[in-house]
Amino acid sequence: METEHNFIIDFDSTFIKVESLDYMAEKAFAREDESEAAHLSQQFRAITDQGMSAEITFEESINKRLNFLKGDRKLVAETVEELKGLVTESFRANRKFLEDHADKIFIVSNGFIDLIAPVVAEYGIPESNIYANRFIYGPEDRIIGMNKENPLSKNQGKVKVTKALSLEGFVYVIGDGYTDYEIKEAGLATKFYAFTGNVSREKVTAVADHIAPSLDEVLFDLGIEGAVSYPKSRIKILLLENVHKSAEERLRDEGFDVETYAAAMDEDMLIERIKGVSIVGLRSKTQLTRRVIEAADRLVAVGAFCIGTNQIDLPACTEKGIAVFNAPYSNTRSVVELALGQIIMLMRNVFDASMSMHSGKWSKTAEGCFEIRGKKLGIIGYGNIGAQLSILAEAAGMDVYYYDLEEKLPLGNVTKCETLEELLRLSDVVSLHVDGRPDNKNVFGEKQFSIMKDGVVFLNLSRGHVVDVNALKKYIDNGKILGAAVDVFPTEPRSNKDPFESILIGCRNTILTSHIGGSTLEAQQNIAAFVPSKLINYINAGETLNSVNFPEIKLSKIDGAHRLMHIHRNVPGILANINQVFAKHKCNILGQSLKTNESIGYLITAIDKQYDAEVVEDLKNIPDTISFRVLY
Ligand SMILES: NC(=O)c1ccc[n+]([C@@H]2O[C@H](COP(=O)([O-])OP(=O)(O)OC[C@H]3O[C@@H](n4cnc5c(N)ncnc54)[C@H](O)[C@@H]3O)[C@@H](O)[C@H]2O)c1
Ligand SMILES: O=C(O)[C@H](O)COP(=O)(O)O
Repeated sequence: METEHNFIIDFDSTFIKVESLDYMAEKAFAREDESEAAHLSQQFRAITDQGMSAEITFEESINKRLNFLKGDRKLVAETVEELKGLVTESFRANRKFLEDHADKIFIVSNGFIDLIAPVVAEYGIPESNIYANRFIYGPEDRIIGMNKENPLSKNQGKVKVTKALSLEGFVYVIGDGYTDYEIKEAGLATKFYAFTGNVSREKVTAVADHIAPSLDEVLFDLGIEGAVSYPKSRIKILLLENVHKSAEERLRDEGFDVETYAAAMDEDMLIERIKGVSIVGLRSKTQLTRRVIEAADRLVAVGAFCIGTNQIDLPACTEKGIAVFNAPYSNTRSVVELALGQIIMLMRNVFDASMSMHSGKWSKTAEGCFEIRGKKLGIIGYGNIGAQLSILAEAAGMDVYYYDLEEKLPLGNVTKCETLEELLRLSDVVSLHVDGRPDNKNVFGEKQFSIMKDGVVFLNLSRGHVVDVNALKKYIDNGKILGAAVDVFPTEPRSNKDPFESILIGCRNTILTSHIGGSTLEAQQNIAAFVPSKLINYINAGETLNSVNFPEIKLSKIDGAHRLMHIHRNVPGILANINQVFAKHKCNILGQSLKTNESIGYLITAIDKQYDAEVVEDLKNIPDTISFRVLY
């Protein structure tokens, strides 16, 4: 960095996450009784806000607040210790930048040096570079006021202090308040960065030269190497289909720019909205087609906030170097519980009995009603859901059989069937838990229903296109099927506002549910924790554990290294070409991991931080490279 870069940085809600005086006041008020404390805190905060958004003058705001404050030296010391833990994440991460340039960093604050100095000292910033107010202490070390002659206790104080500094070269101001902007307004700064990482004020962002949600963004904008290669605030995430709120919060906390949309989008809308998006989050309704993927200009990862990934064109993603993650186990239990409950309801004809009660008709009968104990349950697709259903059904006394395309470990006392036909011929209850791969379209139709026992109970909680619903209706109507539960449909509405249409509407003893197998709060919370963690690990470290379409890599963290992630078509000789580039530029390789699948290879190389910038260009230009990324 050239020597003439000077940084004027605000402290409250910029260097640290909170307003230090408010924070200290709350600690002081907490010594009062509860209702009084809440009241005082509220008034105190309101005055701070009025000052920050220039509704009242700064001088007025600080004088008013000091009148409220009942503090002493002990409180100041305790507050400082807590503030040290409240340094804004991107400042904490860029400690090296702060330490290396401490002589050119000036903390100019309307706050109090008593609270600021010990916090910023941990980042190498000397007290001589801090311009702020000071408390005046009275008897028993009580705060009785502030030094009123300090320009920072008055309006335009930051302007006066900056002028007096007579800085040479470029001056960059970073802050969240209008008083920070005033420095630029007075012609004393090259650029004003409105810092929005902790709080965003419209009046301030409206006048900013640049909005910076993090210090990374400032450094990136200035072309200065910081803690990250690319600021997360520039990484756009689009979350569709009402993904649980906690996923959005988790991703926002990580610094990403997150946009949400409550329903699924149709192809054309998605093609439009996916532009500029780096990560898309979706559930079962959004069709991520090849057309959409081709239109996506920045997409690097997809988060399926569900189990099934048949709605995503996985080969198209892989070809473009887009990693896809899902939540393979987070809603398994929810589906299983619903299926088991439905089996019992259907065997007892509860659904129709309840409907007739709702129409005022009492219908007490044992006709067509059975216990599930000792009945044969046939599970088609003995994966995570099928296997867990087998355990619970067996515990409830059922005799369980399964059929799967793959060899599976039979749990408990289940019996494997060699053919689907064998399973269909013996089962009293048939439950479908296959995945939604294209080959499974209408895998269940006329032939399969005709083979089943008379009086069978049938469930589909897998995917709608797996079952020919015309055939299903025929066998419900002709009485061969005693009862059915259908949770998934060949076409489903994109949102709760769209109408539901199906030929199954009105069928006898048929429970229709709106694809809610995985819709429990527990499952959605689990998914909202699991999928973001995978996406974050991919963005932060290049890790692909549990990816649906990428070779899985986890490379241990190596201090003092940069990670270079190279995604390429799986062709012979490419690793040699990559390593030739490293050799040519005399890169010191500290760690390397390559995994391939049938179509791509994924290589992470950790190299010494000192390397020639041409390495990056040469790696990008290797034939058959799909994408390339550097991580600091
Ligand atoms: N209704 C819901 O809300 C809901 C919730 C979660 C999952 N699902 C659906 O359930 C499916 C299964 O979930 P899972 O976690 O058990 O998946 P899984 O991948 O663990 O299991 C699927 C099993 O089906 C087998 N299979 C595939 N096609 C088959 C066929 N034609 N015949 C026999 N076996 C076949 C596979 O070999 C695999 O063992 C998901 O793919 C998803 O589509 C629905
Ligand atoms: O694949 C799944 O997990 C289920 O089909 C649930 O999908 P949903 O998240 O759209 O409810």
